[in-house]
Amino acid sequence: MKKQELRAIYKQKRKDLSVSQIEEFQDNIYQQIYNLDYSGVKVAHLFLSLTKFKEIDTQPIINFLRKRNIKIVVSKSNLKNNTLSHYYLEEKTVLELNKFGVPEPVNAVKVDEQKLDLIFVPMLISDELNYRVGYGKGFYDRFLLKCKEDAKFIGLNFFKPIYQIEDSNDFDVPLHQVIYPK
Ligand SMILES: Nc1nc2c(c(=O)[nH]1)N(C=O)[C@@H](CNc1ccc(C(=O)N[C@@H](CCC(=O)O)C(=O)O)cc1)CN2
Ligand SMILES: Nc1ncnc2c1ncn2[C@@H]1O[C@H](COP(=O)(O)OP(=O)(O)OP(=O)(O)O)[C@@H](O)[C@H]1O
Repeated sequence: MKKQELRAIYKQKRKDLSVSQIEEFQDNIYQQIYNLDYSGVKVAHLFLSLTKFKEIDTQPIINFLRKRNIKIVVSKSNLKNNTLSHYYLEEKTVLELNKFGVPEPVNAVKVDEQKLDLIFVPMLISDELNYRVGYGKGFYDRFLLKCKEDAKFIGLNFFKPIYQIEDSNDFDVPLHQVIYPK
């Protein structure tokens, strides 16, 4: 199947999840994240959840990483050119919802992509080669390109990867790992 069709299907599949299914899936994903190897990870990038699309709640992950003294970085979207800029998320950082409904930092210290050791990536679905489909604006493809060579990209999803996204292209950056409920 192609990206456009997959986007519609997996958006709907997420909408159809019940609160208790989401809780069960999230707990399973959190356990897998708590068991990852964090040696060498000083700075981790996370997305702040878009609740209208029932994305995984990343707050427990943020709390876990903070306890391990890993710095947290989150992004602001530039809606004119579909790019992201990145900022440290501290306890005191004020957040504001952007036009999409994504929480963004208001007054925070900017961080260069090259500082990021680990990046958790949102998605609608991925395939067995770890290519992903997002909301279709290319924000993450543009972002991941700028990260250092040994940075690790980990996708988070409620759904098991499909066999193949037919129309993956040269802009698509494959992930190193995808975590889904197992
Ligand atoms: N939590 C989170 N933050 C993120 C992303 C994400 O997937 N999740 N993004 C990942 O790249 C970027 C934001 N991308 C987005 C792209 C489209 C829509 C959205 O609401 N689209 C509408 C159509 C709106 C329009 O076309 O103007 C829709 O799909 O109904 C939201 C976020 C950056 N931040
Ligand atoms: N590095 C890039 N430079 C220029 N255009 C790009 C780049 N990466 C992606 N694009 C373009 O952005 C558009 C959206 O890409 P794609 O369909 O892969 O989005 P997506 O990965 O589903 O979305 P997102 O990353 O926002 O979650 C496509 O037209 C693609 O060609």
